[in-house]
Amino acid sequence: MKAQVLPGTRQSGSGPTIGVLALQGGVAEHAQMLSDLGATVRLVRKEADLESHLDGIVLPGGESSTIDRLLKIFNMKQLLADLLADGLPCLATCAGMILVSRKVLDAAPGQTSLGVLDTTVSRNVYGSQTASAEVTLDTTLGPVRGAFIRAPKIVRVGEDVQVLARRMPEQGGLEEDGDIVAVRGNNIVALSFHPELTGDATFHTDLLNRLA
Ligand SMILES: NC(=O)CC[C@H](N)C(=O)O
Repeated sequence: MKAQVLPGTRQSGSGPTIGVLALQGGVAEHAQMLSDLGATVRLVRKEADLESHLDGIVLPGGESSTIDRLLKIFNMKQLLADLLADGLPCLATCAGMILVSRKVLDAAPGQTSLGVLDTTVSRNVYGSQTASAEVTLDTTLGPVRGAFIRAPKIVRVGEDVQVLARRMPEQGGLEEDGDIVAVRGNNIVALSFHPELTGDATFHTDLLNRLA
């Protein structure tokens, strides 16, 4: 694994400030990738980290029910939902995608989502950790290599949500015409998979290109 990016190692003011929600999950790889692309990375661990200006935010993978619980414990959930509803550019991967979705079919007891993206997701549809797979997907941004790890699938998209990629049956997809695994609704791009674990910077570059 690459060296973890720590606050002191970043050149502040050198690029847009991108938050990476850092309560649980795969934070370091996103932070490294954004930093390599010239962004100033802020690890978001408390409400104050959301209160000062961010140009964009990454919601990483991990365990969505745990991240949800920590957002509630640290009193960050409403502010994060408001920022996203107000248009903060966002890249959400895996558990992050579950977090932004309007509806989670198989939520853990007490688990709620931010409900800011008009999608319905189903968790863990591809099996356990041992069923993890790396796949090169044909996306609207070109080929993207992603890792599926206890990944969710999008089972419904709203009218204003654009499909960016499908996982086809020969890639481990479950539906005949492919499973929806990448979407965009306004300011939010959500992926079922992890591009940061394969070193594919396509969607991180896209995030930086989407900043106001
Ligand atoms: N790699 C991941 O982020 C897995 C997500 C996990 N299955 C969840 O429900 O949160």
